[in-house]
Amino acid sequence: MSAEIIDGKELAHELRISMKGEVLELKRDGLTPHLTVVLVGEDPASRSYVRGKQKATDETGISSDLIELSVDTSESELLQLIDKLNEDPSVHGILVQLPLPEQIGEQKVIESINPAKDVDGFHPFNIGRMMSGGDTFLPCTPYGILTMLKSKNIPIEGKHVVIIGRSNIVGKPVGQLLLNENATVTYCHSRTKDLKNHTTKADILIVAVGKPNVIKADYVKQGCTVIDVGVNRLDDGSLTGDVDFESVKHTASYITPVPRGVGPMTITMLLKNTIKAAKGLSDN
Ligand SMILES: Nc1nc(=O)c2c([nH]1)NC[C@@H]1CN(c3ccc(C(=O)N[C@@H](CCC(=O)O)C(=O)O)cc3)C=[N+]21
Repeated sequence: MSAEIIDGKELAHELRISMKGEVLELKRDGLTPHLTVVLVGEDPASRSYVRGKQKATDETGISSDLIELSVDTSESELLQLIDKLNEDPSVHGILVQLPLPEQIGEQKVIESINPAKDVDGFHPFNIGRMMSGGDTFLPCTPYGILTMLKSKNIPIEGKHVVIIGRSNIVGKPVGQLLLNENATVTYCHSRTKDLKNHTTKADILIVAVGKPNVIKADYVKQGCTVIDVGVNRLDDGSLTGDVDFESVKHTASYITPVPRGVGPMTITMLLKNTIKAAKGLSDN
């Protein structure tokens, strides 16, 4: 038996069509959602993601601009720019591409963004709101994963979700989001002992490690849903996930591929958050 593939690219496409309609209506009312992306330095991977984001905004009629700063930009220069964007009423969403050069404190930058424009959902205000279940910008990758699970009606309530990875942008928030959906959540990470003992108990396994092929079929329970968040660029230029797709697809019941899986959904949720920002985050 082979798992059903959750096609993130296809789902992203469907969602973008409906967002395009929504953007058109907002424009008729004189409101064009606008996203400003800030890119510091020349990292080729970052450049490629940023291009993907711009293509996506164009596709849905969201307006966007890219501010490119040199790799030696100081922290205070970047903070000044963010202040200016925070004050600019024509800018609804601000995304500062991560990682940043080492002279710039990432957390300081994240905390300087007006939470009402924080379409990445990385500001502590929005993280806190997510934890208490309030209206907020959900971080894009976790939000994309939740949307993929729901699109296939994969049950979450009462299910055992195992997450490998505890980053602030993927591992931690995806666990919180699925906890809000009444899952039982286990976090695994680099210091976890006997990883396999945990992963083989998962109904839903979320892998965000950043190393190719770390999860093989013997780490996965029969019928498990496997979500691969890995984006690993191989020497030949191709992109691969953290999961050994070819072996795991025979054990899992659902599996996400890389490319065409979580990545396109991440960008789609960014568009969704930008539209939400333009409409204004409610303050309850
Ligand atoms: N402030 C900030 N917000 C982010 O959301 C953010 C970030 N910084 N830094 C980097 C990571 C990574 N990320 C990806 C988004 C889309 C794809 C994606 O669409 N990938 C395509 C393939 C693209 C290709 O072939 O290059 C796919 O998986 O099918 C991948 C990775 C967002 N990130």
